[in-house]
Amino acid sequence: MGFQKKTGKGRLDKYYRLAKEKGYRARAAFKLLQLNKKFGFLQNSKVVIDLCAAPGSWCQVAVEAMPRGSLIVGVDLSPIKPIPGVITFQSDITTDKCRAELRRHLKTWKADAVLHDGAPNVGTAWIQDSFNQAELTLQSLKLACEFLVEGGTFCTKVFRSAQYNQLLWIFGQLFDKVDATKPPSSRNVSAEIFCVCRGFKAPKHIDPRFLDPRTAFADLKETVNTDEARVYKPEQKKRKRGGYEEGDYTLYKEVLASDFVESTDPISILANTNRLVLETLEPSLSLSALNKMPDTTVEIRQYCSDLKVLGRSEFKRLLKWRITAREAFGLPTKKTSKPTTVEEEVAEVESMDEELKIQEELQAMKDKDSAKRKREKRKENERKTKEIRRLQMHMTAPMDIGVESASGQEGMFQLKSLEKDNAAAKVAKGRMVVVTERQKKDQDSGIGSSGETDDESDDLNDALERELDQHWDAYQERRANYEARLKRRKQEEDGEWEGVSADEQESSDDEIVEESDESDDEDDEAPQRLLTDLDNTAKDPSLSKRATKFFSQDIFKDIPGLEQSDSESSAGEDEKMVDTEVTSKLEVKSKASEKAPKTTSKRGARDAALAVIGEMNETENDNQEADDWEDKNRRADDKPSIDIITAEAMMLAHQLATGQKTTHDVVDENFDKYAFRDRDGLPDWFIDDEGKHDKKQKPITKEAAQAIKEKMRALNARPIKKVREAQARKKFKTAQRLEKLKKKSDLLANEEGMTEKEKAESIAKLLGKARKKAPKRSVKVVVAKGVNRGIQGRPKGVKGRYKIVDARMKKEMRAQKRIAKRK
Ligand SMILES: C[S@@+](CC[C@H](N)C(=O)[O-])C[C@H]1O[C@@H](n2cnc3c(N)ncnc32)[C@H](O)[C@@H]1O
Repeated sequence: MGFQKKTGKGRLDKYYRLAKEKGYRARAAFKLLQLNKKFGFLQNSKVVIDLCAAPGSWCQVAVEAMPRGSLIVGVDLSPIKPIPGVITFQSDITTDKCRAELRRHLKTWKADAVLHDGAPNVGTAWIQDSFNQAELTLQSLKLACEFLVEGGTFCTKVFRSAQYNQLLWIFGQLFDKVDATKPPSSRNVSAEIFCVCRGFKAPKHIDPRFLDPRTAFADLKETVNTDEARVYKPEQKKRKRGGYEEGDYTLYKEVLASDFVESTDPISILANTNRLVLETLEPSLSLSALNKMPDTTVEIRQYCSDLKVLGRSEFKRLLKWRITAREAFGLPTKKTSKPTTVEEEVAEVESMDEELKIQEELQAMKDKDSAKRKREKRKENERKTKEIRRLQMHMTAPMDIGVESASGQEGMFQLKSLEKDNAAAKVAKGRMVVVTERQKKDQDSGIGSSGETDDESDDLNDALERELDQHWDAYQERRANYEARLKRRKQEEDGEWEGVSADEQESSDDEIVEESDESDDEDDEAPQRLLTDLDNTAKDPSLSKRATKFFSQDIFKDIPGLEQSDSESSAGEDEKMVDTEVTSKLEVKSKASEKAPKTTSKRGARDAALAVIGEMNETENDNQEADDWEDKNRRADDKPSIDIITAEAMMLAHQLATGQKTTHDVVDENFDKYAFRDRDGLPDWFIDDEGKHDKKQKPITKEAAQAIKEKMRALNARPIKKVREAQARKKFKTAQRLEKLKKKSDLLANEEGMTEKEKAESIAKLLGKARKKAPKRSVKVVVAKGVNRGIQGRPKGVKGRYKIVDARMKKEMRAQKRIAKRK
């Protein structure tokens, strides 16, 4: 499962799909997201340069992560489709033109971060590629040095190539802290890693050799390009980056085979020559001797004819042939070696051979070893990925995974936590609480055998707690969404009430005054919100809007003299409330009624009923968040918005309104064995779950359930606010047009120079014109592909209004829609 294919569908992994889903242009976006999650350099940045930015996913991430109004400049060889809030241009980052353009965009500002994810588009040998990559990195570092502010961050891609250590060393000279990391979204098969260099030292003078690839990677070039390397490792052919040798500007070289045999540096000849000549026009003694040698086989002749195509074994055979020839010519070889200078030279070749053999063997062993380690690492990664996936699918508990992956580094890169910073904070908080409590418990009880077992079980518990906390967060998130939907509905409902009559307006003004009086007295009372609101509604003799609406439901229809009975019972009710002082809420309520006995006593019971219903609703919602939400979501007139949304609350309201129950009964009923449960120290998710069951389940009447159903149906049937607004706008415009028309026809009617017939005709004409609907102007959509790709201005053959779209835009819009739908 963790295995990543290098080609084909294997490349379209989960990050690819996630990028599509989230509307990022490339899966690379997750690399920056994960790096930023770990090092947090974007949040505080106001100016960022993105080098090699196409197609632009890093820019998209930067826009999301950076504060609003930040300056983001992206540059690439390829064009970048526009991204809102990002300046992009096309240029080669290794050129002065690019530097000048960056300077123009940044003006006098300095960048807080420079990002570089460049990859040269070279498809030759890997060694060559990696070398270019390192050069590109050095080039981006050069730009970073020019544009970074002191203390700034440089985030760059590097390859684990031969130049890697040099690059790290250079980074270390210029930055306070250098971290090399491979984010999980970077494919295992890729040799790329990312260096996040923080705290730019901004030295006044930087030795140019630091940033010049020729000096920065100088020694490496030499080792790779030696003649020995070219002969013994011909598969690693290198371009001659330094250009032609001084005074030698030819590409094709021929050397006499006799010179090769006689030479003391045969390796150099083999490395730098195209052909060994065995036959010349001018007669040569040594050449004819060589040709006559039995060892000069057809194969050897073929080898000599084109040295550039030879492999290691062919070179070796040529070297052997040379030794045989030297023996035949009586020239010194290793076998006949004596301590003479010439012999030494010959012996050197042989020793090179042996040394090379040893080196090869060593290299082979090393390769084998590293391949084994890689295999093991890959297996381990696969195993971890598998376990994490199983955990995500709730197929296993987190303790099955190594502690490291459950709580360590990898946790940093979890996508879920990426999306929800808040959630992460909660998890962290939860973890701290759990640890403290367990420690306490351990101290108190002294339970636990050996320290080792304790540690293990702690880790397991920790992991379990974390998982539970995660579930809890997910649940809270769902709940928040639900509440947000509810809130929207409520706001719409309140919006509808905005158009109240003048009378209502007056009464509501009164309410505000009365409310402010009360609130002075009861500033510190927590439940005041609910009671104040309901008191307010009660002080209007013609009932508040919400109460009117509530009591106008079918369920209350058959109750004769509702007002009367309410007022009668309420007086007694209020007195009782004052006497008993059951709860602080009711106390507040009763105080309020004492203050204004005349106005409030009539509707005391109903107010109390609504207050309790409000509480019921709260209990139903069953958490503190609902309270907070209510605090935040007060109506325009600063009253909390309370609504009956459960069948239970509806039933209670009905019972209270019809006098079947008094507020006392309701309060009394709530004092039961569940009321005084000790919930201290219990985790939130547990309390939340318990909350559903640790109360008396009250029977719900058919009528109450029906009333709630009706209420919801009515709520759903209403058009949304936007539609209502559009309808109102249309109405208003029509009225305006009508007014205009009226004025014009009046003018025509009063026109003196016209006959009655002419007037009638003109007015009819006016009316006819007004009746005509303006034709809808259609917009032609042109996709910017094929001949239309990259055109400026109107596409050929298109008349009228047009809009150019591109495939990318289309995809992005689809992705946006998908995301919106999911929310
Ligand atoms: C891996 S992509 C970058 C992806 C990008 N970070 C994103 O998130 O969409 C590498 C880019 O480097 C660009 N590149 C390579 N050499 C360059 C150069 N010399 N100047 C500018 N861009 C270069 C390539 O055109 C390519 O688009």
